[in-house]
Amino acid sequence: MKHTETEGTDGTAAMSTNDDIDESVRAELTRLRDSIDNIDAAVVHMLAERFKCTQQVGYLKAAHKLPPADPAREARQIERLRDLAESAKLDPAFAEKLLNFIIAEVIRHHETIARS
Ligand SMILES: O=C(O)C(=O)C[C@]1(C(=O)O)C=C[C@@H](O)C=C1
Repeated sequence: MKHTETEGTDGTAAMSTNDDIDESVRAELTRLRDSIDNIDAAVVHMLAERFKCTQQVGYLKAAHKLPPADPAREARQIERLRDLAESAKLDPAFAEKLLNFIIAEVIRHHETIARS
């Protein structure tokens, strides 16, 4: 792969601006960014589907006076996701943080439903 760094007048590496990138580098960057955009779209659609499911769980829990959070279930989900992350060569700590972030939002939604 070609470098986008050129040497400045003082001998230090000067970074190229976005406007003067080599054409082949530009094409490769565009190809990768197109894939990133597709993946981001898939993530958004998958999260939307997940929140549709958890909304139903929220109504079910509220109707049956069940607590919004289920720490035992969460522990099993985290263990499973960490294993999956490891197999997929994704940092398990990152996978755990992401799941906790999503679940915290779900619990907030459950609490809103329970109050309504
Ligand atoms: O499975 C549940 O009981 C849920 O409410 C869903 C969910 C989740 O988002 O996966 C959210 C909160 C619970 O603490 C555990 C899991």
